[in-house]
Amino acid sequence: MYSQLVDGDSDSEGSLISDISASPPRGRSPSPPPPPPPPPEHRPNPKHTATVKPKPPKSKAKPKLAASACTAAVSPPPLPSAALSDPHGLVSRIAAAPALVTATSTVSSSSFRRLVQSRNPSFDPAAAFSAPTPAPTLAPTEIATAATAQCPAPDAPPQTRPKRVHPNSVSEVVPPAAEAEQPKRPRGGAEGNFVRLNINGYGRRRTFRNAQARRPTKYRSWRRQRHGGAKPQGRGDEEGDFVAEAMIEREKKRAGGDGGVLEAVEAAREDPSEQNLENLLRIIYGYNSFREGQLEAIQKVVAGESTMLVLPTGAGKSLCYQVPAMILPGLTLVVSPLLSLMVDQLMKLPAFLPGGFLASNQTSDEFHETLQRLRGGEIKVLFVSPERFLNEEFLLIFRDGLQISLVAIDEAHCISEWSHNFRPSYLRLRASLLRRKLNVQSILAMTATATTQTLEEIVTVLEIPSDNLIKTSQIRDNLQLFISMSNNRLKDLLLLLKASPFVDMKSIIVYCKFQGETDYVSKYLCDNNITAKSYHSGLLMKNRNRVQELFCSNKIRVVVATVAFGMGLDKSDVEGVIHYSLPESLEEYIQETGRAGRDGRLSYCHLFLDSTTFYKSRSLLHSDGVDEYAMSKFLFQVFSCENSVGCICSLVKESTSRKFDIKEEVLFTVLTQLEIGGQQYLRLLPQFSVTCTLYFHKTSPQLLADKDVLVRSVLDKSETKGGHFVFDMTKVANDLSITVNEVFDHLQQLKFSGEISFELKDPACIYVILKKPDDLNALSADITRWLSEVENSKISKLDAMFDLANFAVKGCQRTDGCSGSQHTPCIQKKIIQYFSKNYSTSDSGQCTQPQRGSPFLQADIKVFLKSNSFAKFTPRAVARIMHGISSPAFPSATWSKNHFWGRYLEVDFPVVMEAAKAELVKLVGKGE
Ligand SMILES: Nc1ncnc2c1ncn2[C@@H]1O[C@H](COP(=O)(O)OP(=O)(O)OP(=O)(O)O)[C@@H](O)[C@H]1O
Repeated sequence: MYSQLVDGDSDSEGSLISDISASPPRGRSPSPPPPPPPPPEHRPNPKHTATVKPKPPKSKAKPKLAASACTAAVSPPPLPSAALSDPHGLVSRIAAAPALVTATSTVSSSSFRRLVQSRNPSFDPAAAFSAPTPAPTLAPTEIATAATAQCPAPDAPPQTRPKRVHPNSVSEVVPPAAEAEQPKRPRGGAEGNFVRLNINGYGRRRTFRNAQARRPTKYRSWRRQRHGGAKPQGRGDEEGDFVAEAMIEREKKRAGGDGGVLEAVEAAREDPSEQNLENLLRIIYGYNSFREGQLEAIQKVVAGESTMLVLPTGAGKSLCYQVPAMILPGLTLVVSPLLSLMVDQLMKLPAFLPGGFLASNQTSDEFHETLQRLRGGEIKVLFVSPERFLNEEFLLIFRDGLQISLVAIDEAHCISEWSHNFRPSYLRLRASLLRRKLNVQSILAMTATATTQTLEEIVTVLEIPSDNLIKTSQIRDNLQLFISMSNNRLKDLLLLLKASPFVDMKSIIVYCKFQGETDYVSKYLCDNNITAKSYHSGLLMKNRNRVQELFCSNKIRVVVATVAFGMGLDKSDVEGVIHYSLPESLEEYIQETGRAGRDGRLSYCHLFLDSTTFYKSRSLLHSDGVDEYAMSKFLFQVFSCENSVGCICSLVKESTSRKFDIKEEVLFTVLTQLEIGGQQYLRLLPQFSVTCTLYFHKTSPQLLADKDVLVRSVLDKSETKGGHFVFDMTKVANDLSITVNEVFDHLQQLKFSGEISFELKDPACIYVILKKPDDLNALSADITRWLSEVENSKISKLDAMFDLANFAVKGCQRTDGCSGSQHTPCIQKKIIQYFSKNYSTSDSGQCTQPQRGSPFLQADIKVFLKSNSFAKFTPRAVARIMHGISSPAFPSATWSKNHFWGRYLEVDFPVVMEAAKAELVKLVGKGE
């Protein structure tokens, strides 16, 4: 079928498969290839929409006055002595907070509950977690089962292993802006905290000190006077305490029956030998043996050694931090790039490993609730986003003696700008910061996809000894890899899905590049009697969760998705992955094909190659670039704050982005670089909306200002617009030497007393300047060069992917076992070369580079500039329009109507830029 479809080669893949792979086949014989039908006339919609990154979830609950608001000077009480100090207390703590406590602790946050419910509407967390109902055995695993029974793990031994469930993550690339920690303030009552644990008598609410809190300010002394120096009172909750106590009692009883676990943990702690660890593995997970790399990684981590772990997708990296988390005395902090991934991993924690998470969509109550449990020693594994490390309040928790035994960094390749998925927030995860601020003992970095260059960077910034690199092959041998050229992908996709082996598969993912593509491809499949749904980050979260749930429960066969559906997805029986569009890198290809065959059985991956998608993707990679001129203007604004050093500054993301024609994510990347590059010029604070409009309701503004120092400052710093007061939150914060959060907390209090209401707009990056650069021009040249290197690295990754695919369809001599469009041997060989730095695109001699020029380019640019003389262009802006790339100052909504939009997509971007520069210089010379 493959060969007929694509290359006209009639080899049967059935025989090939058994020759090539030792993996168990899926037990179906390939059907004879049907004759190819005549190609239908189909024109896909040319207006593909580029993937839109998701917005952070909006909370609907109303805020309420926080007891802790503006009380940052109050120190938290000392930790209970039992908590975390005694390594031998671990087992008793595990016993005190086992099964249901795990579930309760993880689900006591309503945001988590919402997430779980949105994934599985039939899941009733209240029923599952609200305790003193007669306890079924192994409650948490059953809870997990109830939540996620759709995705069983077939490789688990049926008898010994409790039936665990994989909720399957919905993953998406969340832009820094979306993931960044927007402070969430208290809202509503305690609805979210339906079970409040009070283990160790530590259930009282308390606030945090923060860096600012220790400084006496006019604002704080005023607050103290007003409150008579009293500390805020904690909130008792007898009902919650009662429930918690009942649960603990029940769990103690249950723990008595599970003594084997405690003994196994104790034995492994005393002697982490292979035998003891395997025993633990059997008892906790029901697995008989460790997979390659797992035991070695666990032993190193348990010995307190920082370790770099590179295992293929689905190889079981999570287990390598879970087992040490049971054994090590302190907390295990897991840094994860996506909220959905965190939730999935949290739900997959074994019953005896209590966990929690801190995420940007939590309310202040939920955040503080998790902190309480953390301080009470009730959490052994805490999942956090990298953005959390911007939050001083979070970092301060660990100054109070809370011991972190291990920081596990999932998807660690995001640290490296040379990786396919660089995340600026990951830049903050440096060993120096982790050790200095969090007193971390050891670090475990995990990834499935890292080139030698990426690995070198990760081990350097995390200070991992070179001996502690554990790396197995990054390819899985149970995947059959096919590549074919396609001039009509829609037709070819349908043919593929209707032929063996895909026709018999229950679960298939089709990956597309653009959101619009996923919609029309899935519609086309449905029109042709294939149950398919699209999935991309432009869909509402509830719709995305619904699609994932239907897919996991095998109610739909095919999901047509963008890259948003992938990372961490652990549905074990996905049998086929089809790339409708070329992935942006070999890393992405491996991640996405890695969704298939996670049960170890033979699975099939097919990639359609078409050069149009390649050019479009390559062109889009130029959308992050910045000119040195724009960079120096931007840096000038960054450091233009009046009071300079020490003052809180803000940059409104949208307007700044438009002004300098630099994408918001890139602005954030540059600011992060200014913080953690060689010289620390600034310190980033959590992002916040800074423009506040204030409405007075009871007391007149002046009278209230006489009583309230913050209102006085607001009036000083406000402009009046339509009778209302509009001010910049950072100006008031600077005036009173407090944080923006404290300004917000105080306004909330006034709001709940009925005095005022207010609205916030203009999300902004907030930072404190620590040092002004001596030479702004040199700095902007450095940063521009760095950004351009990152851009080039991405382009070479795409080129490598294209080169590999192109080689397979045009250059492969089919001598190594490749046949028809089945290219497993040659693809695997190239992937190994790629990850070991021996890759060269010239190997194939087939790489199609974009054109180096066009006879009409210069003339067209001239016409374009003349006919749009009202706008101010840079060479980059002109080149983007010629390539059809939207940018903040020249959005597609306006410019795609232009005659020249995307006309020179196939000409190399730098060539177009040079031509534009030449024309712009001529225009300037003529004074036009
Ligand atoms: N030793 C083992 N024996 C059997 N199954 C295992 C073992 N270790 C892990 N697994 C199972 O393998 C599956 C994949 O594990 P996990 O999700 O940790 O993979 P991963 O390496 O993180 O993959 P990815 O990088 O794709 O997210 C899980 O269902 C897990 O329970």
